[in-house]
Amino acid sequence: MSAMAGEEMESLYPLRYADGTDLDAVLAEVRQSTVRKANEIADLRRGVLERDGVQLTSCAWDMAVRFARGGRLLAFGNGVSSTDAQDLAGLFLSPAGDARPLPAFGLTNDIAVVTALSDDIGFDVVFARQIGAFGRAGDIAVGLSTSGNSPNLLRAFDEAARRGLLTVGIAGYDGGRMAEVDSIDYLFVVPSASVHRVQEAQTTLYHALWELTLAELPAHEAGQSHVPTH
Ligand SMILES: O=C(CO)[C@@H](O)[C@H](O)[C@H](O)[C@H](O)COP(=O)(O)O
Repeated sequence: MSAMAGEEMESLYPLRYADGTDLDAVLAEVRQSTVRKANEIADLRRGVLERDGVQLTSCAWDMAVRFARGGRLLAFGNGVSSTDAQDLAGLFLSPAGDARPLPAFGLTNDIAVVTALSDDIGFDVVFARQIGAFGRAGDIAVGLSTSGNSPNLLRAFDEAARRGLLTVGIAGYDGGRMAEVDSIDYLFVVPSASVHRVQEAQTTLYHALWELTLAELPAHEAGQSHVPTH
């Protein structure tokens, strides 16, 4: 990830760059910066929903079909996206309230496996190898990335597609390399160059995917599966 320009850093963290002489001005800047960021993320979420709402529903339909037939969800990503992948898996597996649990796990959950694969073979295979071991046709692979360029995600999508898993990508910026490969069945891109906004919108996106999938599931389990007409 490239180093941030001074101006960008200052606008992100105005308190850190304040010289302490004019508290009111600093607080006003903090307020404006917070409002700016809140507006930016609201616009981004709205834009993604308008552009990808239909595709999200189709993806949820496909995921519900897999879960209804005994499929499981494997989620993966690097850095913050690894914690999002774990959060996404946790959302399906142990949701709050009355929502039903579905089989899902994060491929960074087991640090012994992650470090052994990285140490013995290389970081590029850390997800692909696990998909090779766990993934079955009919499972669902969900990879999250901010840049869309992480080699270990691209390898994982290749492996998952080869094994017949449903593949779902969530990326930022312009989708990066993830937008160029044909191993991803559904790709959702949050079109922003701000890492923070991308990650916030991605969280909303996968929560929506979870809700839509749960809503679709009963019809598939009752054998009333229908192709979406939207
Ligand atoms: O974005 C942050 C912090 O907000 C980083 O931790 C970030 O997740 C890491 O640099 C990742 O390695 C970037 O990978 P990716 O999301 O571009 O696939």
